[in-house]
Amino acid sequence: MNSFFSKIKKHKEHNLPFVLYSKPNSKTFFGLLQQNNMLHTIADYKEKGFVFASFDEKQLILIPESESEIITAEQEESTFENIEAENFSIDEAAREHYKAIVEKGVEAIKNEEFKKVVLSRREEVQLADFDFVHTFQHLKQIYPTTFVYCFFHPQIGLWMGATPEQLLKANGNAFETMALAGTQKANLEAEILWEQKEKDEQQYVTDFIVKRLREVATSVNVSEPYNTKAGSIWHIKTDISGVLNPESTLEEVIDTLHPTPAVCGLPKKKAKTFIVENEGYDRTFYTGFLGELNSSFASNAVSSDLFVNLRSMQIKQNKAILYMGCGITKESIPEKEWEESVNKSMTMKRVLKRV
Ligand SMILES: C=C(O[C@H]1C=CC=C(C(=O)O)[C@@H]1O)C(=O)O
Repeated sequence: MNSFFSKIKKHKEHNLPFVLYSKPNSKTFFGLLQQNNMLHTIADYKEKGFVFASFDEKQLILIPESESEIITAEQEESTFENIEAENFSIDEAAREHYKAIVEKGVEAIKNEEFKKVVLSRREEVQLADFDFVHTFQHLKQIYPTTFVYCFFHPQIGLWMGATPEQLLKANGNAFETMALAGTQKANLEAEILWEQKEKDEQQYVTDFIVKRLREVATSVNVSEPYNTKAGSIWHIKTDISGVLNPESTLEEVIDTLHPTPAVCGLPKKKAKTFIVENEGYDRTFYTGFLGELNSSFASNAVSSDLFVNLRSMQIKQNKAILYMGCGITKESIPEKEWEESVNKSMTMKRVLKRV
């Protein structure tokens, strides 16, 4: 285990690309260490390796399997100091700005310009003693049910996250995905009850995914919605699985799903235009997707296991830029959406030592 992490640290010191990750509910860590510093990109999704894609899909970065050393290790028991995340001071200007764009989104929905939009913001945190290996292990320890990763490329930068959302798992013609939306803070005493706003928000995601998948699949199975926990946040989730048409390509299926209404909105194009015109920053890799492409290092099978890049952050020198967004519908209350985004930021703040 120590040699696994020291190898990755050395690789980083040499400024070479790599990805380090662990799948949900698994104790195995994978490292793909690219042996040169080239920037590889995806052309047709037939490539093998680890993909790191931006929200707008303009940057489709690949760590190719054929140019990488692949290393694994098993998670060992370790304890990390609890970081008090709750006592962060609130940036009033950020709060007002976020509430204003949510208000504008609600107005647009009421004017029937679209049905749902996911609006996000970013926040900077000044770091003390940042260590990516330590942060990765800490994320894995407190969010074992998520996909935990650390991606580095000298031309892209360092990204880390613990995402609860699968975009697509495809093995031959069989596929699995999920509709995830609705958020509430975990509360020990309280029973989990959802308001209609959250139920609707999640149902939109399910309906969209199922409708789009039916265009490329011979069968689509849909579970009942159920509650699922990611760290200290509850979501509503529906499992969706089935069989793809023999002629469907991976590229088509990804294009069909990404970006889902869990990160963009409905209808997709109008929501995306609203996001680009109003969020006031470029999401880059936040709400993009990442994961194994035509390679499964766990089983040697040719399969893809892709996740949506949520609960993620970019590390730059001595600061972290955190990203979080909320699904906006006509019932959204700006102050509540702000609070939801603050709760989501805690996912990352819990593993960051601050100055
Ligand atoms: C866009 C994010 O979450 C999505 C996934 C689950 C629940 C969501 C929500 O309740 O709004 C979001 O759609 C994020 O965490 O930045």
